Amino acid sequence: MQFKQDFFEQLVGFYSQVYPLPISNPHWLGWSDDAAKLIGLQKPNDELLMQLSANYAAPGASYYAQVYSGHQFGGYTPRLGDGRSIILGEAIGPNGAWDVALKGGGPTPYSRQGDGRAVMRSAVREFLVSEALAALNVPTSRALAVIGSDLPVWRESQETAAITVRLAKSHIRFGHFEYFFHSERGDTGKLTQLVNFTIQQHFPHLSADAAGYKQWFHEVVQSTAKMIAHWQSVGFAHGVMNTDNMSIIGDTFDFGPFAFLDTFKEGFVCNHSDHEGRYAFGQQPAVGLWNLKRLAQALAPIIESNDLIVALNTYQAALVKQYLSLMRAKLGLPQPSSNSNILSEAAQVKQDQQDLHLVGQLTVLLEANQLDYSNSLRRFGQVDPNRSDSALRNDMIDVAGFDTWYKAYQDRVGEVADVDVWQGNRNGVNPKYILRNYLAQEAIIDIEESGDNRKLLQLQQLLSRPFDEQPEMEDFAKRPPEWGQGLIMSCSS
Ligand SMILES: Nc1ncnc2c1ncn2[C@@H]1O[C@H](COP(=O)(O)OP(=O)(O)OP(=O)(O)O)[C@@H](O)[C@H]1O
Ligand SMILES: [Mg+2]
Repeated sequence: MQFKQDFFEQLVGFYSQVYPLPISNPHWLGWSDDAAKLIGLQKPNDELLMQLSANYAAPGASYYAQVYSGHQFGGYTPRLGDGRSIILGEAIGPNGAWDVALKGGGPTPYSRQGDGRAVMRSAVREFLVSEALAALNVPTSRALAVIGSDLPVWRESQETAAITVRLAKSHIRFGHFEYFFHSERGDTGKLTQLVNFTIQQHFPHLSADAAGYKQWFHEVVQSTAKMIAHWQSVGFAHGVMNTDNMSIIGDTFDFGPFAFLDTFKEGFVCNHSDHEGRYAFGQQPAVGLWNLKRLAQALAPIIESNDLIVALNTYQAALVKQYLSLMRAKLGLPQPSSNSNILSEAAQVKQDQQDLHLVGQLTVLLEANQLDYSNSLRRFGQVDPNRSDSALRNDMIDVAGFDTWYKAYQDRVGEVADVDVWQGNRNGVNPKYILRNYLAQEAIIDIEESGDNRKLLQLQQLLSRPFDEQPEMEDFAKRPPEWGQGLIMSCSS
């Protein structure tokens, strides 16, 4: 790995230097070739294992933990910071640099009561989902590897520690800006420095002046909206949308009790500690805006309030636009650009409303009929919109309700010229395989019980091609068995 150290060198006072502590008997549990390519690595080797398990120093690494704060479940915590993630620096890759972080690398000045470690089950889940989301084209941080150990750590019971090697284009969170606004109140200098750095590193097309700041915040609103639209389209529930887990570049970040929907449920809550359902699946779009408002507050000393509000007001439309684009592709509804007659603005608005309603009615049907979200969308690869019977109809209990919906759907899709091509396009955007919680759980149990990581590797391989039929893996597309339905994860990780 070849590092540069821009954050470390330019933002003194925004982090603490801290060395990771080794984990004993380190071994690769998982490695992502795709992530490795991003930073110019090929295959894993022993030396790298020793470096990434903190047993040897990595040449060129700086080792630091960043300071940030954030709103957690609606309340402000004045100081959080990387309590268990230690950054080595920005590894230079063929298409840009990626922060390399050892999540679970040991205590830092921000660990508070924590031990600085991650347990194997949570490290494995973060590894798997980072790479699975990337394969689904959802903007996300990545995972180079997950490293197991025999170091005991204590949660509800004794477990073993592991490290996820996270790659992120940025580790800057909304909470970084909140920290310098609330906790170091009045330090507009540091806030400005952080904004300038963020723009220079991640929004290089913008200038570090008033006009640039205004456009920058607008782009943060847009990318956050797009990220959440992606989540809603693939049925991903993040689980802990605290502002310290919102990346400033709109990548999905920090994987704890996340889950993909099995049975569609708008109010689905995947986080055991989320008693009020604050981060329920259907709440995510609203929470995204709430979080952006907290960011806007923190930026008010350097960006005009009116400009912040104007940008915030673009959130909903941006989210709907992205969501509609993704869902139209999934359902085979014509995209605006492919209409032979370009619609007037008013007609397009009406069309968007109708399409959104059509999509919403489908999810209502899925929920009422207790159907699996991903498998139901995958069915569109078997639907022939020219015919009145459909594969999806047979899954429904409320067939009459479905028929009403399907009629409206057929009217909207119109006559399909080449059904094979049309169905192929649906299969290209509706995954056959997703990281269902119970599948991750099975892989984790094997490692826990006998150190056997073959299921993990199999799952990783499978999810790297989520849209492809993989006939020998058919079982992995099934709905969860009874024990695996509605598995809810705790925050203790
Ligand atoms: N075992 C732990 N030891 C020390 N600090 C911890 C531990 N677990 C969580 N924290 C800290 O608690 C805060 C909130 O935790 P949260 O679960 O959002 O983040 P995380 O999963 O640890 O890390 P990240 O956001 O970097 O992915 C963060 O400051 C985090 O570093
Ligand atoms: Mg976090």
